[in-house]
Amino acid sequence: MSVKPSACGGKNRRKRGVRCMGLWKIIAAAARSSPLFVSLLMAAGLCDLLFSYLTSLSFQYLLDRALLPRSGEALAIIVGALILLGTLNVAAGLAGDYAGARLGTRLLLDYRLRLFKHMQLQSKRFYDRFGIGDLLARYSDDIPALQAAVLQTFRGLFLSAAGALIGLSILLTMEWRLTLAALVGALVLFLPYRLLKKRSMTLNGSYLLELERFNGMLDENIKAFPVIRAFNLRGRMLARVEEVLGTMARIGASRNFVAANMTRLPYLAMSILTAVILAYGGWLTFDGWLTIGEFIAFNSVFATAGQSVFGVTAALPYYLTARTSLERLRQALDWQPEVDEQGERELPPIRSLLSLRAVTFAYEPGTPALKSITVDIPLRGCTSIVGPSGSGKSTVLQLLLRFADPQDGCVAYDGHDVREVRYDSLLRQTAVVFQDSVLLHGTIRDNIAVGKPDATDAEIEAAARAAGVHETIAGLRDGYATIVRNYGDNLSGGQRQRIALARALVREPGVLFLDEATSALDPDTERAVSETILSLGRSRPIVSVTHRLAYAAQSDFILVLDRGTLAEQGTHEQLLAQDGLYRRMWDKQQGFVLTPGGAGAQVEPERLGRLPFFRGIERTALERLAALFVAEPFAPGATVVEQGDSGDKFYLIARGKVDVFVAAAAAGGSRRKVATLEDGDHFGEIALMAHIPRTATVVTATSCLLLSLSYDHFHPLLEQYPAIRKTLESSLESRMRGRES
Ligand SMILES: Nc1ncnc2c1ncn2[C@@H]1O[C@H](COP(=O)(O)OP(=O)(O)OP(=O)(O)O)[C@@H](O)[C@H]1O
Repeated sequence: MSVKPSACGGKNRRKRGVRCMGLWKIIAAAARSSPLFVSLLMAAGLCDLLFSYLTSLSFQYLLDRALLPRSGEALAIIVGALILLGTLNVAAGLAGDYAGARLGTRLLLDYRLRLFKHMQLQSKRFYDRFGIGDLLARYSDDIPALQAAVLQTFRGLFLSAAGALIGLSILLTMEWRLTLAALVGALVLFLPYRLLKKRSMTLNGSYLLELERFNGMLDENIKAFPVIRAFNLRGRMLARVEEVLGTMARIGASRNFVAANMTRLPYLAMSILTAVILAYGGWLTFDGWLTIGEFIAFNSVFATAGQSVFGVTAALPYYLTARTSLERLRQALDWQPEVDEQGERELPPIRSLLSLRAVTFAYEPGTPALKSITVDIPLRGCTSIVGPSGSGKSTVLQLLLRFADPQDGCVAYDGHDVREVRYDSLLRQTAVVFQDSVLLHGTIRDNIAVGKPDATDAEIEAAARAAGVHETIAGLRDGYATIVRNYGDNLSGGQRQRIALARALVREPGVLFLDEATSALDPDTERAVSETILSLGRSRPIVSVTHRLAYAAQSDFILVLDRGTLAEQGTHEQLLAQDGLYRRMWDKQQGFVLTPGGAGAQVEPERLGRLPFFRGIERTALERLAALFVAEPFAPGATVVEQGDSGDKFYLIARGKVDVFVAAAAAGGSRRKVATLEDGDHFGEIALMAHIPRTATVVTATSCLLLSLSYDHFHPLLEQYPAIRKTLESSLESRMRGRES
């Protein structure tokens, strides 16, 4: 079948994303989008302001027109007017409260939705940068801080500023000398804000960083609960949480105190100012420049105007908090999505070929995971992508699924550049099963229907049958209505993977991708699920990333990657015959005999004989050696050996994957991952010769079955077979020399 040559036409396209506005633009946008609520809010505030001033001014009339002339009629009019206006003011206040509540919740809703939509456009790099703790803090603290600042603007700042201006105008008409004195004094009210602004912003930022750390720890404690229990890490976790909460409490107390100072200290200035106004006003009254009523009214209006100025100063801390929060929201909202979903053409039904054309892709600038790689993946039966750890297998899959786009080159389906077609039309024709399938909260039926929301019961059942899980589901008390809890924790690993497979199959994808879909399962379950998958390959193309070559060997076509390039390709037999990387990987994984269920394993003597430091050792010695190995299962995240500890065991990885870390030279420096080892690899052989400190820390990345040989078991054998000592010493010596050079 001829296929259109792929045209890499989707480069340099405009990136899409949500850009974050400045604070004043946000306030203006809120006013534009909710004019009714903003008007109501401000009108209610204005009513309150007018009522306060009218009440203050009423003292002049009360004294000069009612009390001093003893006029009952005037008194009744003034009191009646005040009651009427007070009632109207309460009604306006209620309307304002309602408008404020609606405006506030709308702002929260808008910004939370906006951030959520933005997150949905993102790829892994975004989630690597912003952990769950960071994002939660943005939802729970930063967005409400913005909301508070916007509400404060309409409810406090504008009205207070207006109130202060109205007050000053009234005061000017009453007594200009006193007003000028008050105006000069009012400037002092802003002094605390000027002095404390910087400190307040620093404290806000530090507090939110600690909050992020705390949220992250909560997340870790929930997700890693079994590991924390099993390894008795509760004390350590508690100490870390105590430390963070303690820091948060310290910073929080300073932050709140500084914020309180900014509103409290203006009171001191206000008290002094009031005393000056009283003394100066009293002197003006003694001299006959003011009547007693005017003097009382002036003071009352002055107090109201003072409250308005307070309103302005009280709003300022909200802006400081909001500025810090806005900066943090900006970091997330201005993050450009890596994948531009603007393609407009529908992807025609996938038929025959997936290709990567001169693709270069780097997670970190300067360290490409794929280097100008060109690969054709025929859509026939099962294709496996294999290669050493870190060779770029999963990255190829990520690009095929468009979790990211390459920096150079293009990815094409039947010649159609994926950037040129509608993203949803690509997703509709593909399905994927990952290593640790996460199921969603809901019934098993719901979980399978995730792949095709309008699937009928018959389609759901057919998919479950194809995935080999129908009988299991039917055997559950609630069948397909069984609730899946906690991402699938109430199901076995095999059941979860099969349900995930059914979820993928129900959409009848044009191509089914598998990313190490069976490697976390125990050997028996892995074999069974792999058989199901291989049989599915007869009816639909499957592209599978795996490091387990026993599975890859059964596929129709194999691509071998090495350090981001395509090293070899062909069938299992062809690749073995090539005697290259695939052959070496194959040999490495051979020679382990797993017990049923996978809890135990043995290594075959021939396999030991292929290790560089046991090469050439006689068969009987290898047999004795093989019998000394002990199977040790490890949970994910367990430390197998710690750098600096005295070594006493050599390890062979029968199944699983471990990460090797080396601590940075500087004291207290963080550790650096230097390698990943997997099935068939070994580590710690120096411990067989001497108890010297370990040169690295080894931590399990998945559940692992390791075979260990201890120094104490090994040494008696050396007495019997001195040739082993010689071989081992010379092999290790040459290795150490290799390391030094
Ligand atoms: N999110 C990431 N950020 C930075 N580097 C990454 C990221 N994911 C992968 N890499 C790096 O890209 C390279 C290729 O990784 P990839 O996961 O594709 O390899 P792989 O062959 O699938 O390895 P494995 O079998 O261990 O999963 C590795 O060097 C890896 O460290």
